Amino acid sequence: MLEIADLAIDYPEFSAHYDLLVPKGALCALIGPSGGGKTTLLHAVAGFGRPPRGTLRFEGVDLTRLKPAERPLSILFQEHNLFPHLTAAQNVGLGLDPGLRLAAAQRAAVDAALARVGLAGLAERLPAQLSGGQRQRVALARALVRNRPLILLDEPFGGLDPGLRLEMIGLVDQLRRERRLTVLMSIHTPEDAADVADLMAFVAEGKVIATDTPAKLLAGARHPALDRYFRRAPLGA
Ligand SMILES: Nc1ncnc2c1ncn2[C@@H]1O[C@H](COP(=O)(O)OP(=O)(O)OP(=O)(O)O)[C@@H](O)[C@H]1O
Repeated sequence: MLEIADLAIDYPEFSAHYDLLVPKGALCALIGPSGGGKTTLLHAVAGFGRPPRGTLRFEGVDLTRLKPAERPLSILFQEHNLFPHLTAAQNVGLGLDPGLRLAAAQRAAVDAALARVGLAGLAERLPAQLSGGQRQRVALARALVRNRPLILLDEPFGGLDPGLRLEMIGLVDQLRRERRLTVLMSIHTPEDAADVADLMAFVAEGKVIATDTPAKLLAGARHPALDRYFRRAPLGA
């Protein structure tokens, strides 16, 4: 379980206060308007930015006591996940050893992770020689070799065309089922996550305003901020 309770973060012009429970092995999609606080939440879990006040636990462990690198998680951003001067295999290998002094078993793990994300044969390519989708697959492979139980994804496939976005979200879903990963993923196209997410959390004005199954959240939940986001007529209008 990822447990976020009364988690407060204050910037000079933005205050956030989050409550969210994500069961182990669940995929939770964070949706909501730009500037609403999705990235701020992901960064707080990862340990970036201002230290928050409140409860932040994963599997009972207080994450606020751990440095970012010690936290049992991997994070993927929309871009700039890879070092441009390193090959796909080296970028994945960094997940195992920042010095890239890999033993044979570790090199085999890198190859296996690249194969699992559909990149067998492209191990020696540099990021610039890969498509955007392939680059995100490399970043996913690095998360796999790190073998951390919590994966944070910040709008990871936003730069890809709709078909590829769905394919990549499907891959994330398969991987989390295979490895029982807990996934927290921000997304600007809620319908893309509707079939795979167990939970959808609507984040706006620095708060988790509603959490439910995608079907219920997308169809039913009512709140002025949700109505604005989906451009629905407010209740009683
Ligand atoms: N390090 C920081 N210093 C000051 N303000 C910050 C910092 N990080 C985020 N903010 C502010 O927090 C607010 C929420 O931004 P955040 O990036 O979390 O929203 P978001 O929901 O992820 O938006 P988007 O969907 O556009 O990525 C914004 O007003 C932003 O300017």
